[in-house]
Amino acid sequence: MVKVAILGSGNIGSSLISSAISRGYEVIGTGRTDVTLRRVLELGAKATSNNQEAISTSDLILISVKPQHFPDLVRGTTRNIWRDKVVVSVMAGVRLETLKRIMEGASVFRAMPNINATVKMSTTALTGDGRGKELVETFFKGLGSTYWINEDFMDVWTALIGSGPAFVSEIIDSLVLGAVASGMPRELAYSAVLDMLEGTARNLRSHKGHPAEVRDNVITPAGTTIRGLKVMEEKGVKAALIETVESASKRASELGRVIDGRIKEDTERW
Ligand SMILES: NC(=O)C1=CN([C@@H]2O[C@H](COP(=O)(O)OP(=O)(O)OC[C@H]3O[C@@H](n4cnc5c(N)ncnc54)[C@H](O)[C@@H]3O)[C@@H](O)[C@H]2O)C=CC1
Ligand SMILES: O=C(O)[C@@H]1CCC=N1
Repeated sequence: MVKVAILGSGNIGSSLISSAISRGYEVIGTGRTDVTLRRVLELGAKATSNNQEAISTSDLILISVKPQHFPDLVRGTTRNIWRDKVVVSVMAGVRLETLKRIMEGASVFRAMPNINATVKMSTTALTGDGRGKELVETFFKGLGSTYWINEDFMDVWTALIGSGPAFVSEIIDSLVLGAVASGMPRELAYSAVLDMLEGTARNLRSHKGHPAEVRDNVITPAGTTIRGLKVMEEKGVKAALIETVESASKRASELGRVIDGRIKEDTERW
């Protein structure tokens, strides 16, 4: 049985733990507080605050702490502990080059899932190469779909797909509020809008052409849709969404540079 360590059992770490447990992996989750460790135990995994112990007893190591907490995590481990392990980071921005600087002798990958892993519908990007590639792919396939991508696209993937569920949730909330403002009960609007979203995704996928074609099929001359679209245009919704993804992507790159600098300083003293 593959032994998996999840270092950092927060929002995404908990989803990784649940999925791994449900598929029969032996899992140890780490955390810094009693509340986190209790939650890990409730999910059916072993729990420890000692990352070094979790790494040493596992074959596949997943790093799911915030990028800013990664240098601290590294400081709490010894250089040799990473050797021969298969390591996957799900941290935004942190580059393979940075990870390899610390993890001599390890086979290192990056993955960028999203919170839809909670319902086994993550869309996960994977990058990296070498020993353990199949193990990594099998693990993330259990959370939804996987795409092997060039690391150059990882930051924009993080913005579009990693952060995406937050952006889409915000848009859905706004649409629901629009219906509430027009007198519809909130619960009815929310349930209906989720159905509409699932239907639109399926429709767009089956249509195969450009989404603007589906949009044009909805518009009736002098009807309701064109009135709504005109407001979207006036308020700059499209430009705002383009900038949303660009800005989030730039932040991922920025995080990568900052963490690389901190890790470089640390490795000199390590
Ligand atoms: N939340 C999301 O939807 C996604 C998050 N990510 C990435 O996953 C990582 C975690 O994000 P979240 O789960 O949202 O954050 P979170 O804050 O919910 O979880 C991080 C956990 O790590 C723990 N932690 C911090 N330092 C630690 C240490 N030295 N040892 C053990 N545990 C430690 C924290 O106490 C916390 O429980 C980030 O790097 C983020 O970029 C990636 C894809 C999606
Ligand atoms: O907000 C963040 O930085 C992380 C990366 C993708 C989703 N959450």
